Amino acid sequence: MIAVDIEKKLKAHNGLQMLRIKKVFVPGSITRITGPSGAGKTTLLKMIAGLITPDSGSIKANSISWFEAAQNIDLSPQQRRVGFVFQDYALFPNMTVKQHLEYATNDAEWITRLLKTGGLDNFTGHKPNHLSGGQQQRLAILRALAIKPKLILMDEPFSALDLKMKSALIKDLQIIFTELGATTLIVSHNPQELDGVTGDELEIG
Ligand SMILES: Nc1ncnc2c1ncn2[C@@H]1O[C@H](COP(=O)(O)OP(=O)(O)OP(=O)(O)O)[C@@H](O)[C@H]1O
Repeated sequence: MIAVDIEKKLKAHNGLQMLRIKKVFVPGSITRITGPSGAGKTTLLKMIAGLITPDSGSIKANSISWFEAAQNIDLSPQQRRVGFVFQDYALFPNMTVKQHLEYATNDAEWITRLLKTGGLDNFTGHKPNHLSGGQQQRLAILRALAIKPKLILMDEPFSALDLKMKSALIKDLQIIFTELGATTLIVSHNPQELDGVTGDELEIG
């Protein structure tokens, strides 16, 4: 269970705006995070991952405090071991598809399974600039899953995929999420994006 109760002053171009989030994410659930541009969706994911520090409050994973402002507890992203899919992919330009996954895990069987899931099994030697936008996005998803995380944070993870590819991938990902026993948060602008996926919703802003 991930329990988030935090506040953060967002520095927007038109002044300060307070982001307040109080929400419990049930184990194994998939939550779609919605809200207008600039509401703080990416900032929320980054605070949960340990990449941005909230101003106050707490973030707890099961009984472990990841962040506790009052006690100065703030675990590093490495300690939190979250799978993160960045909106801009954040791939390594000099690494091949396979190296991206090998960097995260040495479980060869798992790597093979992920490459197949993402339809990248024929592109293992390609670097990002020799992949299409959709392939890059799938690689970003596979890399996040490589560490077998218990919490998966995805920022607009399907924006570059066509409808057919997206629904096939979502089906396969759901199986993987269940196997991992992972809790998943997905930022998505598109209300139809996760059609057919039973899940919770958190609206921000
Ligand atoms: N570390 C930070 N500290 C304070 N404010 C921040 C920080 N990072 C980003 N912001 C501000 O927070 C606001 C929300 O940004 P964020 O990217 O979280 O929005 P979003 O809801 O994900 O938007 P979009 O849908 O356009 O991606 C922006 O005005 C941004 O400038």
